Amino acid sequence: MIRFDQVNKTYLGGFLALKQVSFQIAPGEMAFLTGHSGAGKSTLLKLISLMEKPSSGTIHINNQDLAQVGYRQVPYMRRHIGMIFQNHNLLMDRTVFDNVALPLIIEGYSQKEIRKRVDAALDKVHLGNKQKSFPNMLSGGEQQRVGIARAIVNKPPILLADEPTGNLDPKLSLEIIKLFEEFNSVGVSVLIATHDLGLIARMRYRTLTLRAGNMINDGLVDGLQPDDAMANGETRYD
Ligand SMILES: Nc1ncnc2c1ncn2[C@@H]1O[C@H](COP(=O)(O)OP(=O)(O)OP(=O)(O)O)[C@@H](O)[C@H]1O
Repeated sequence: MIRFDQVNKTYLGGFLALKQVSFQIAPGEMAFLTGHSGAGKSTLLKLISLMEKPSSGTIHINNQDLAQVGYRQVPYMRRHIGMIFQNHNLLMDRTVFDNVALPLIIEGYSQKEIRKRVDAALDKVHLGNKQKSFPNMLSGGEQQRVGIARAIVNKPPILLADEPTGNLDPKLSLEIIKLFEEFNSVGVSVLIATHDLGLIARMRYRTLTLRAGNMINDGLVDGLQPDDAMANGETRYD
């Protein structure tokens, strides 16, 4: 469960990136987060993953008030959250297997357990046959799937994705979203930040829309008009 109550985020220098943002994502829910560039999407994801702190308001993750989480508990809290990035942040000089194993090595799992879990994670993203490849031997969509395997390898109950389909064509984008749907169908909460209004319109999930730090819309996007951007004929927020 993710819950924001009246959250403000002001960055150093005084820029107000989120304004009185309140919403809740239930366990096992899947939703999109959209809005123009600079609207505050990444800031919102960073607050959930404890990479930034709110300036005021409260955030609860799985009933835990993040304001009460001490600095030593942060790694423990982060284990509950899988993060996926647009540029997938893979280590290019390590194999696919090693990239996916990384979170488990950091947590001190045994070699046997690491092998078992990495095999399972790579199977889920249909890359079981690429374990020994290096990332630059893979297509963009495959690299993104390695990033997804790494995010889910320790089975977090929450998955956050920041523009996971940004560099992919519509067919590959849909494949990535279908993977998220598979995780969601086994109870994982999924929040996907994207500019891609066409994708949102096709998928018909609850969509949170930010504009200049304000949450201006929260609900199912009906038809092709998430808000005025679509009405103007735009297919992406830029
Ligand atoms: N560390 C920071 N310090 C100061 N300002 C920041 C910082 N990070 C983000 N901002 C500002 O906060 C606003 C929101 O940024 P954020 O990255 O959350 O937007 P976004 O909706 O994710 O944009 P994009 O779609 O381009 O990634 C922007 O105006 C940005 O310049």
